[in-house]
Amino acid sequence: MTAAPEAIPGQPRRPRIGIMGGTFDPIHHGHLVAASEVAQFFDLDTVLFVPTGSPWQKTDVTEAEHRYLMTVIATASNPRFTVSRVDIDRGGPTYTIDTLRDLAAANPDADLFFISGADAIAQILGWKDSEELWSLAHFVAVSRPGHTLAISALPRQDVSYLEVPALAISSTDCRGRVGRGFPVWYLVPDGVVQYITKHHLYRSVE
Ligand SMILES: Nc1ncnc2c1ncn2[C@@H]1O[C@H](COP(=O)(O)OP(=O)(O)OP(=O)(O)O)[C@@H](O)[C@H]1O
Ligand SMILES: O=C(O)c1ccc[n+]([C@@H]2O[C@H](COP(=O)([O-])O)[C@@H](O)[C@H]2O)c1
Repeated sequence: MTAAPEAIPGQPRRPRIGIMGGTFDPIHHGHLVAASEVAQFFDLDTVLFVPTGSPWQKTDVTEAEHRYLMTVIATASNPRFTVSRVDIDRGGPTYTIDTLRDLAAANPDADLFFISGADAIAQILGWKDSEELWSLAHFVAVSRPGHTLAISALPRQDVSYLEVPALAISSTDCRGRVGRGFPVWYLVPDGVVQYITKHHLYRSVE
């Protein structure tokens, strides 16, 4: 586990903002536990959940406004969690380099921590402008059941690894369960179950 940036002695503590990027189609308890654990371990003041606008590596993604509203519902009860529309409102394909540039510009005095599952961080060298990402945020890779973390190729000082309680939940599985008529109670927050039902989401997913 790599150490996160420390406060400089004698200097005031800088605000610490976590950024949990995801497609959240739908948001589930795996996302929420990951964000909560990283917030606790790294003493974050807030975690911004940032739903993607158009994730360029995914197809058949649910309309952004539905994913945004489900994320708002899921995070509303936690005073340390908020939701950012930055990736939705920018338009065009969503790249983390743009997310981090926008959030760094909006929060010039803060240290940013980008939170990612083991599966996503393994792909990071294939992301747009990946060599520039490290200067904009500290990256925290959380454990995820079924995925082995391979961070040996990543810059050690810029990436931390955190073991979090294992929740074998994925959005793909949640969509498939709704499509097959199975419940998603307790996999996603109650309000998200109700939102999915109200808006007839995922009914046609096999
Ligand atoms: N159960 C989980 N435990 C830890 N991290 C997770 C878990 N589920 C998702 N993540 C992480 O949360 C971030 C956003 O994930 P995303 O919204 O793509 O969810 P997903 O469940 O992986 O979706 P899908 O199944 O549609 O690919 C990614 O960094 C991902 O690795
Ligand atoms: O910047 C990129 O090229 C890039 C490519 C794939 C994924 N990401 C980011 O990784 C996060 C998780 O994405 P996803 O598609 O697994 O939901 C989300 O914040 C995406 O914007 C970023």
